[in-house]
Amino acid sequence: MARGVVASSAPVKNYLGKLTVFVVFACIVASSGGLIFGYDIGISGGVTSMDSFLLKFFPEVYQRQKTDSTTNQYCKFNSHLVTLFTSSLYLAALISCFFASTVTRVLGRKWSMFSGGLTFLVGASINCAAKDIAMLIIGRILLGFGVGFAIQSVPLYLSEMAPAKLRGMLNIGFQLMITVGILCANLINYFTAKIKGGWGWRVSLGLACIPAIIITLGSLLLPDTPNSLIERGHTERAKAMLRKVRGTNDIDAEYEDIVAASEESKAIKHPWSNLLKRKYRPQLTMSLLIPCFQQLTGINVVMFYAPVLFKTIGFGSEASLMSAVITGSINMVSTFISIATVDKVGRRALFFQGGIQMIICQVAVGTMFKFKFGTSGKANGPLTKAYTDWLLFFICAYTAGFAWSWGPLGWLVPSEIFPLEIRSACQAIVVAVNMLFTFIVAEGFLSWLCHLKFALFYCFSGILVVMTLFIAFFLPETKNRPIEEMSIVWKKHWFWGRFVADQDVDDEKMEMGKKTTTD
Ligand SMILES: OC[C@H]1O[C@](O)(CO)[C@@H](O)[C@@H]1O
Repeated sequence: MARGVVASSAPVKNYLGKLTVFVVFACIVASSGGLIFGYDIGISGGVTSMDSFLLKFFPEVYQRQKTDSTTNQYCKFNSHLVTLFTSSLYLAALISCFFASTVTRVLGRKWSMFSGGLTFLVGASINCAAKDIAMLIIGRILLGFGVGFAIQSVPLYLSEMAPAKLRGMLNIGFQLMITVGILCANLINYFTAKIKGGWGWRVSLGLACIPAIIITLGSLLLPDTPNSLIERGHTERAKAMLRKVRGTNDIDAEYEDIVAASEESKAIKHPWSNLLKRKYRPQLTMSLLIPCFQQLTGINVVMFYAPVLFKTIGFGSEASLMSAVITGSINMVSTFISIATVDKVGRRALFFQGGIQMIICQVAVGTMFKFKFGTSGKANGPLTKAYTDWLLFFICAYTAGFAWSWGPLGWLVPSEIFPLEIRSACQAIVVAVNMLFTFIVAEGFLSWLCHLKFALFYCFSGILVVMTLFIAFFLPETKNRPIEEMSIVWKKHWFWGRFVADQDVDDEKMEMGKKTTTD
């Protein structure tokens, strides 16, 4: 996906131009891209905890939940169809990412956003009108295609439209919009669950149409980016567009740079085989492991299934949905903390602090489940207020730890370590791996909980220990390092140094030298 283009720690030039209406418009459309992704994440857990929804689509899960008081609490929601409802979206998003990158390149960002928005709109409408499981799952798959296109094209569009000095903050900004989308979904579920007549879930699923309409119509009104026009050979139109977008006639410097960047990237003939070169071993490893680890923190257990999880341990419906609103709010607020601190304390410090906090919280949650439900899954007495307060506290502290570390850094760090030669290939891997593991966790969680019981939380904490050690030993600090200097960073590293030849570093230094003289 295109997120890598959004943020770069490379020094940014001060081109002339101001913040125009187009750019503000682009920001609104881009935010709806983050919102639709987040909205889907937050909405499914809430609706699957609503009785009317379960009764209509998953009656056997509803019966198990209501009538059988001896049933193992850990397995209350374990249903393949319930998980498929959540997970199908991410599989579809994974598949569509691959098509979306071609559409984005060949037809331009605008049509990619339009197709994403339209598919999403159709999916949301089908879900809202769903009569049976088939409609529900087809709707989710269409939403997934829409998400795949949106996460491919929207950040790219935004990064190309926004003035250079705003680009750096846009990467975390997109993650922030995801958290806003999750919170909106949590809040909407809380209120729609109260609608009498059992159709509140239709409102929850149908409201996804609002951000979808913004993207669909917005993309029709928005112009193509100058970069995309140049990429497709429309140079005069590109110049005119740049003048319009920047609100000045003095665009020559920026225009020349876009042309140079476009030629440089066209000259890259084999991004995938470049990736296999020995000197890119660190980047290849990071593009596979960082998104995989981000999902193996278990964050989506909370984001997808918080209401279900709270119901599992005996919270009432309203309390479960309110708890999701609380975790959603913590998630959003803590992302701001990341934005405020990431360039001061650095990436590694946030990874350590967040990682250790998450380990402690997962162990605490596992232990609390162990004492209350043991291995049988039967509660040994009523839930006390102190118990539920502590549980909520640990889940919130875990979410906060994620939201200022692995959440935004899981995208930011990959985006700042890939040189142009392998950037598109690496970013595609990052998105695909992220979607794949999102799918795996969504698909697996309810059944893992049923089989591993409280030990599931110990497993997540074990993985978190491995991840934190991985950061300690293998990820160098990238704060304030321009992309052009990255091979020096790897060369100096105790482990990765062996993969980077002195020649590679010299070449990079020469490139930088050339850039400084031309600048
Ligand atoms: O804010 C939490 C959300 O952030 C993501 O990791 C995406 O970066 C999602 O998978 C998760 O639901």
